[in-house]
Amino acid sequence: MRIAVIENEFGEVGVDDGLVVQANEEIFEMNNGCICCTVRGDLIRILHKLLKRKHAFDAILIETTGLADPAPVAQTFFVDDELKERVRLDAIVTVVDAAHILQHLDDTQIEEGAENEAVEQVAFADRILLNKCDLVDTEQLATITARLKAINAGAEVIETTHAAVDLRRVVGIRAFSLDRVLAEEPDFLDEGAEHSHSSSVTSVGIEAEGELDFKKVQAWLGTLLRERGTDIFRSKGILCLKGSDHKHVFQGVHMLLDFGSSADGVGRPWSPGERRLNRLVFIGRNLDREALNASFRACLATAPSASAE
Ligand SMILES: Nc1nc2c(ncn2[C@@H]2O[C@H](COP(=O)(O)OP(=O)(O)OP(=O)(O)O)[C@@H](O)[C@H]2O)c(=O)[nH]1
Repeated sequence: MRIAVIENEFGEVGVDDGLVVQANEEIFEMNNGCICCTVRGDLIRILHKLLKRKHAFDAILIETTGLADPAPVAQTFFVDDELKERVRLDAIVTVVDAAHILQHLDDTQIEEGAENEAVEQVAFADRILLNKCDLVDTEQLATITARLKAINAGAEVIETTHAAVDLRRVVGIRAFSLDRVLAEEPDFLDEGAEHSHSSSVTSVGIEAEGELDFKKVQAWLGTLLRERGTDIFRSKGILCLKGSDHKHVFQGVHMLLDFGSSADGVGRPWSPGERRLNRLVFIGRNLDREALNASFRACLATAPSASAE
């Protein structure tokens, strides 16, 4: 299949484009804003551009941020005349993180009037990939499935690990039904409908040159996520490490932290002449920008060690 991917990252700093290994897919990144609020114009422009291509795509995949409300994105396909004619909203597929979903469905820190996007994303799904099944036991899996069904009885739930799924179960499935959505949300096509996000969830991006000391980075991120991982929902980054020509990567989801590098097939190595830039992003609640920047700088190989400060 030829699939165009439109990727909307929440962070101020895009990381995912730096991790694409094969260029068979074309990735269009949309940063600096939430796909469901400020960047709908961009989304429409990118879709129009794609439709002008000579070689047609079998599918267009729009990956919203984990914090987007799916309704306004879906609405795009019904309010723009050309899009209405030329593309069909096939399905809204929601990927659920089995290890963390319950704390987000039960989030008690969302301000009055703001939406719980986790609930919205489950409610709006035509299909749910219940992912990271390897991180929970059978009993937890049953509890989670019951919660998902209570929010959305109609969506098929497919259990996955590393989102491995037969593409035919998620693409070209004709699962989205406007009538069903309108029955549940009569103002779905109302372009002026308001939605508001929790304002305490923000992102901090760091983009800086310099070689890092891996031991310091490991200690920093390990401690940070252990202590603040409830509030730091997502963290990720591309790192330049002293003495290595490989691109190093970290992926954090709450307290879980993974390191990888292009040496073991994660992303691609630095190209000759490519500017070696560390790019990190933290998404979460009540983030302290200055403290994150200072602790990042303390990991530079040339920085004085913490004990010497
Ligand atoms: N154990 C386990 N880890 C997983 C699974 N799926 C993804 N991960 C890990 O979770 C981390 C985040 O993975 P992504 O797939 O980038 O997550 P995402 O939700 O798409 O994140 P965004 O970049 O915010 O869109 C990585 O470290 C993955 O290796 C899974 O099924 N099991």
